[in-house]
Amino acid sequence: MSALLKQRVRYAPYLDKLRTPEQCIELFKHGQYLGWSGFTGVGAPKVIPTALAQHVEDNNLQGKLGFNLFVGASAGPEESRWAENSMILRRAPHQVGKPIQKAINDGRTLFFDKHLSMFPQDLTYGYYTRFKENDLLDFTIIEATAITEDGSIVPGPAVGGSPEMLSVSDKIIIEVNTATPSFEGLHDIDLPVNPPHRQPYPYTSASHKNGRVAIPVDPSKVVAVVESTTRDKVPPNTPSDATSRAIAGHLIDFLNQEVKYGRLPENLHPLQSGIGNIANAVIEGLADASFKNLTVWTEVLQDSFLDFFENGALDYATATSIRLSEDGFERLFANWDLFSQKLCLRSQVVSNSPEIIRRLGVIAMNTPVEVDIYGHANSTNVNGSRMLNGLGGSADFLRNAKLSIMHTPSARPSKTDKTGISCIVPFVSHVDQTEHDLDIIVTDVGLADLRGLAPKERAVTIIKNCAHPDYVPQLLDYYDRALFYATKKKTLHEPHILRDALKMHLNFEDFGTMKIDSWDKKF
Ligand SMILES: CC(=O)SCCNC(=O)CCNC(=O)[C@H](O)C(C)(C)COP(=O)(O)OP(=O)(O)OC[C@H]1O[C@@H](n2cnc3c(N)ncnc32)[C@H](O)[C@@H]1OP(=O)(O)O
Repeated sequence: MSALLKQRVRYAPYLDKLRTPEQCIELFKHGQYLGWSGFTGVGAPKVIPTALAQHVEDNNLQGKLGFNLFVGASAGPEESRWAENSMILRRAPHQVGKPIQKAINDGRTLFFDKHLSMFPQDLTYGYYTRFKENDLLDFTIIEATAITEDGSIVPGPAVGGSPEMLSVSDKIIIEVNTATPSFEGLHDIDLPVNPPHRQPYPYTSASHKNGRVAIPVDPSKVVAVVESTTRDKVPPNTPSDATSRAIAGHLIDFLNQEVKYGRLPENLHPLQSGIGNIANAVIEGLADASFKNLTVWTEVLQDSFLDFFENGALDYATATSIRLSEDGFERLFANWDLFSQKLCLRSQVVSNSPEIIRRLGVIAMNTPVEVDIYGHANSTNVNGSRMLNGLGGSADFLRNAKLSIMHTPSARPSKTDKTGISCIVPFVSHVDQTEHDLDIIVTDVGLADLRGLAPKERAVTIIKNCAHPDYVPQLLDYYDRALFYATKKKTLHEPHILRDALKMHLNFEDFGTMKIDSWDKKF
């Protein structure tokens, strides 16, 4: 036992339960239901998943030792190794990484995505374990950075769904990570209480806290404690480019306009920002803008938020995870005194709570796969079918925010055409956010303000302000034809020609570009 471990585990009875990761392997059986701590690639268990993957590889157990795996959102590289070894039978509610996406899309893993605010509570309702004899998770494996005197768990850089998972677990295994500094003091944790006894979450600002710094557990459920010396590994973000900077520029002009017209105060409202390179670049752009005393109420903080803190524009940020690159973590630890005063990590049912998002008037910004001319968005499935990461918390925020913004490049490259994919289409091939949720669409071309517009007004605004110039004539042509058709049919509310509505997608599947020769083309 390392001296550091002894120092971090302040509840002595746990030290009697010390095991190596390899000694835990015997506990795991095919088909079990597992919860892991973690959210967006940080704070997940590492050494036990690695030992299990090694066991499967050494003994050719691919497909024979698999699990129903639940994590607050995505886990780290260990999840990818499990996916490569066909160790994930079922997965929810969000994932990131080529191997897990491959396993889902080639049918080895059953995946369902669910709003991140709802996933942990539905787990406590027994919805996801209803196929079992008892409705408990067999194990939750949770990463801790410290254990308090009463055996409560101090998480690391993510709280996620851990409080709920621990509350519905038959047995618990704790990985105490001694390679990372203790995050004690950075969390503010709410415990699950199910209806009809649930009380309102009291938070009226990003910095409002209830004071619970660790997750209590029933020590009798803890069957093993393992030391981990593996740090989180998040790849560096792609630097911003002309497209993402143009998007950020349009957005900043818009926010300035909202301040000017008195619809937002000068320090805006709490910001939410999604994952991905566009989101990161938008935050970089905001950090360079003239806004001051900003606050953030979001689910995940990326590296760009550190600039925001350091230049003094950001007063306070709260999330459920702080997903930093290795350099980002170094910066966080080096400036711990500054950051820990301005930062708080909560459980995901709170960070993504629709009630609080609406109460605080959050400004929500997320990236879709595609948006249609009437304002529906697809966040998840390419061509209606190939799963990317899952819905995540995008709809928690976009349905409830004061300003619901989706930012996307106007076009993306395909294998054969550098603008082969239009992110503005006649009809999205899968719907995650509806026309009733979104206020603003912004691309590198410009910004469409949809507030108060009827569908026909939205179509023209989105095409003219947001579509890539290569696609404007084609989309206007679709819309004009749809208007003509709907006039005859007296269906002019949201004009569509269903036989043509997905032709851009069909053309992309067959010819690698959404640029079509003729709407009369047969597929
Ligand atoms: C944890 C959280 O929930 S944070 C809160 C917000 N969460 C969300 O919004 C979840 C849903 N959103 C997402 O997952 C992401 O924002 C995405 C994937 C939609 C976009 O993120 P980006 O960083 O812009 O994605 P990226 O450029 O890496 O594209 C991902 C893949 O989708 C493909 N893709 C994206 N848009 C399209 C499109 N319109 N048509 C075809 N393919 C597309 C890309 O080509 C790429 O494919 P590849 O993996 O084969 O190379």
